[in-house]
Amino acid sequence: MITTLEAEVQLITDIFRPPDETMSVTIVLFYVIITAFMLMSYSHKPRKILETAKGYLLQLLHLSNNNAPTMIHVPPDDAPAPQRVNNVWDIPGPQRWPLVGTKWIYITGRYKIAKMHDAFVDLHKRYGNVALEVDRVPVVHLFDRADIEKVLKYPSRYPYRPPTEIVEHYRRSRPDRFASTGIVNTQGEQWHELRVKLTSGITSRKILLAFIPSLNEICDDFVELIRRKRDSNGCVKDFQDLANTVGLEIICCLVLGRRMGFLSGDRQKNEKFGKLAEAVKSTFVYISRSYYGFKLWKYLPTQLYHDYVRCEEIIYDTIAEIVNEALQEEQQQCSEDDVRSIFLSILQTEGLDTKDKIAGIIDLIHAAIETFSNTLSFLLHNLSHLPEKQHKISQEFDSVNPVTSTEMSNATFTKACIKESYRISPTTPCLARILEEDFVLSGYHLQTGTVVICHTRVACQNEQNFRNADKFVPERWLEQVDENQNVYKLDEPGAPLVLPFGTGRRMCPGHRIIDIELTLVMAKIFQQFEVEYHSELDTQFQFLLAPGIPIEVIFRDRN
Ligand code: HEM
Repeated sequence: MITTLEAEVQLITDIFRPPDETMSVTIVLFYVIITAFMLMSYSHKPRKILETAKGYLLQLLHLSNNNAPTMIHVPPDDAPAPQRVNNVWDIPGPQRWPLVGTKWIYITGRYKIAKMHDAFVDLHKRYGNVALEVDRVPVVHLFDRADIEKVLKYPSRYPYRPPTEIVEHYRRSRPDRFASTGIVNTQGEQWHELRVKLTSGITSRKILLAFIPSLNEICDDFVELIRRKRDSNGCVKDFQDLANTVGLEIICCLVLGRRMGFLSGDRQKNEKFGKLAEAVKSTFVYISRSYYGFKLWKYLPTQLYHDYVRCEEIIYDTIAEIVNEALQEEQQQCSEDDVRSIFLSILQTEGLDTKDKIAGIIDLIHAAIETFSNTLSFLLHNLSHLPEKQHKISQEFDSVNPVTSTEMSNATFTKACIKESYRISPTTPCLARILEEDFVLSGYHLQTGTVVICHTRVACQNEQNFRNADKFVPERWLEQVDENQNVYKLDEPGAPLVLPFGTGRRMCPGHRIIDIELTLVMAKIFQQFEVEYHSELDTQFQFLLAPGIPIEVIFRDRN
């Protein structure tokens, strides 16, 4: 396990490791002076200057070293001569340019940020199973099943995921609101403490089972809302808004223990909610721009940073208001109901800063909205034009109301559809990690501290991992029967790569509620309707994969 300090030391050691080829001192000095000049004019904070200079130097020192294998020392007993091992800088990838590394691929328009998912596919095609991008540090893209599994199965106590820099930057600038950078961005023991104290409620089976009756009511209201929003052709315009609304109503009801009324059509509530949903969506867009752009926002109050902060503040203020209302009501009526207790138990947790508790509740609600609505929109799109599959789902629930946990666990075909949709169109296309020890991946020796991106989406669409990988085939997840009536399961080598919620200790704490939520929403929709996408689905990269809006979906009454 590495600490942040060790990672820093590692990075600095890398920077000052002499390059294999002699580099002109004049050129280095020239770049150092220019870089120092630029940095001084951006910021006076020495730590940031040092960090950025470190990144630039790192690139400079490795620019001329594109294909030279590293010599690593092997003890004399093991082998008589030193072995040649490929290191991170030998990994193929776009040409590295001074100062910008490989970022020119976005600046020159080779790839569009809104189509990063296509860029990942292209990187795989051009460079193979492993590709190198250079930002301030090397970022290694992994596409190979074995490599991905090796990284993600590493038995880590505190898995390290690279933080979202703009979120960290913002939260550090608001010590009045945030005591830490939050569960998504902290690392090590600090992360572990937040994880344990903030998520035990939403992952508790007992609480989730007790939540099913309320969830039935919310889903019934959702179906009613769909009916109200249909035009004369049965078409719901902006389905994404409805999906966001139900996602927020569900997570608020689970965490805060009360119905918020977002599905009721109350105009004031709808306006407030509309602003919140828009802000959540926009933060993801700004986060991806902040990541792939020049990162000037670190030094100057750029428009991007300004817009991002505006959205963060709308989210904080709106959710804090909802939480406060809930708290005031709660104080008036002492409830013993388990479901009511999640946010109260977070607020009553000992040993956690109050700011962390509030920010933690906000983070849980924030994380639940866009992810759910994207997933639902992709799932309905995959089932559109497949009336027989929709019929099969409806049969699994017949006209049962309320739907209980028994029907849900027996709904194997519905679950197979959900899993197949995660495989073919996940909202999270990749998982990022910082290596906690040295790894050899696809023949390259990667040092502790290297940032790797595991491209589960690309790997799940590879024919070597799944038969008919580009087809939506839920049946692949079901038991098969051969001509002798023997029951067997298809052997899909890529099955362990379907990880919509990540894996290990950093896995999404919302996965259980989403499993229940999606199954129930599917049950209620297909009990009532046949569904058909009216608009084309344009997938956009907004850090998450999201449908381009507006989405128009036709809901025809099922006979
Ligand atoms: C379809 C819906 C969702 C998807 C696809 C999704 C996906 C993910 C993924 C892939 C991760 C990263 C896991 C990793 O690095 O191994 C994650 C983290 C996280 N998710 Fe979700 N999520 C969803 C819904 C939710 C919900 C409903 C909540 C809250 C109740 C939530 C809260 C979080 C939090 C707090 C983290 C950070 C966990 C940590 O770092 O310890 N997510 N999610």
